[in-house]
Amino acid sequence: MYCIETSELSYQYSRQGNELNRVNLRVKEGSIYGFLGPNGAGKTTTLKLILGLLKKQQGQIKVFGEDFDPHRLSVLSKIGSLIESPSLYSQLTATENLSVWQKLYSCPKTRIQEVLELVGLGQTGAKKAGQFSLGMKQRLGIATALLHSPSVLVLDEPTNGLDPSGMVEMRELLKRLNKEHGITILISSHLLSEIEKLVTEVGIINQGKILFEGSLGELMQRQRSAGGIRLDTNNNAAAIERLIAQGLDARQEQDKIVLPLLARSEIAQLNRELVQHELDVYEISTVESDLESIFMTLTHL
Ligand SMILES: Nc1ncnc2c1ncn2[C@@H]1O[C@H](COP(=O)(O)OP(=O)(O)OP(=O)(O)O)[C@@H](O)[C@H]1O
Repeated sequence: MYCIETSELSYQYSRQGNELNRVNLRVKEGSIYGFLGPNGAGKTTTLKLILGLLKKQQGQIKVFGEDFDPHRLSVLSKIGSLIESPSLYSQLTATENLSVWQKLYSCPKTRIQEVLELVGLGQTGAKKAGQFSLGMKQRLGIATALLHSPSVLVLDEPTNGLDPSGMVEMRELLKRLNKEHGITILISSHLLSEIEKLVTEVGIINQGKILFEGSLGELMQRQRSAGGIRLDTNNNAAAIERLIAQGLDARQEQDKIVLPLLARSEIAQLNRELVQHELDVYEISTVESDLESIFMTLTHL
């Protein structure tokens, strides 16, 4: 069963708009799902619809197999969320902030210390939330989202604005919540590099449309096939002619020749071919396209 599933979810803020266009998301139970897209792609709109913060217009949303509309309370009891920045009382301590929510959720008082320990804020004592670093504020926001012991966390760009060490702490925390506490995580980001080390599944959205959904492994497979060979000789125009005559898809890119990825034996053969035709080979290298460039290609950035 999918923990969160949207089918053909469309949304427009105004008559002319088409902010979401038939979005199908499938978040597997137990996964960490990275929801990626550039600014304005439609990530926050999708997450707000899943959480019932925006009224659904078209399509279906299911959480643990239940429709949101008739099962609102049951669905919300299973989800914890952090959308945009956490709403905290800056004059209150972490414990005082959490006790406001603990009363609202009517969960046991002991849960406050539990969630503070979980997010690594167990020792903040009398320090007021207003004096917390951004990373600590985000973690306090996550502690609030965890108070009612949800099975899934929906987080909208929680690493936004964090410094590298804040990002590492956030990643470690989310991995721990997933591995040790079995919490499924749906996390959005506009930077693949920020969440590449964290997620197991990826959905890529641009201009309201899903461009890719699959495992990180499948995305990496695309990355490998998008890699290639770079070549430089004393006469690249003649070399390209020779390679095309051999059936290879060679082309000039800046002042080098590029080819699709080849096996090692094919690279050796290609080298022999050029040398036998009196072309001097200065460079043969493998170009690995990184995940970020796949993301950029998919979203045409
Ligand atoms: N309240 C609103 N009224 C009108 N248009 C909106 C509103 N909120 C968002 N939009 C528009 O909807 C589109 C999707 O915005 P959304 O915030 O969902 O994108 P996002 O992927 O979360 O981007 P970001 O990373 O910048 O938050 C954008 O074109 C945005 O301008």
